[in-house]
Amino acid sequence: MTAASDRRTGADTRLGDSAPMAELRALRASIDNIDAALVHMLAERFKCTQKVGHLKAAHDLPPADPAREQIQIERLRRLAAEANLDPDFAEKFLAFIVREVIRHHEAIAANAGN
Ligand SMILES: O=C(O)C(=O)C[C@]1(C(=O)O)C=C[C@@H](O)C=C1
Repeated sequence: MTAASDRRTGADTRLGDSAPMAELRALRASIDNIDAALVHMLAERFKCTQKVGHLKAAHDLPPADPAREQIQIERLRRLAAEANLDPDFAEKFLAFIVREVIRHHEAIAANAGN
């Protein structure tokens, strides 16, 4: 199978078989690996949060825990700053994921008749 980074894109038309195109292709191969890792990591995270959702539903706990989220935000912002990643972006990314998790928790609770 052809790797995603080997398929022709708009840049091929402009750069042809040049050194910059080779460099772009190599960078894109790494980006594809990183994106695959992100998908796998997110899948593992959602496996955990699904279990949390069932635990919460079984014990009548609310889907969201703002105090826990505050701790996560502070920790991720600190880690982001250390890693030279924009802390605002890290916070927004976490909020995006947590919003989806809460939606799952709500569905699990509704299914459990809570
Ligand atoms: O730790 C929890 O209580 C969760 O439900 C997990 C999680 C998360 O995705 O990290 C999601 C919702 C909560 O508001 C806080 C954290």
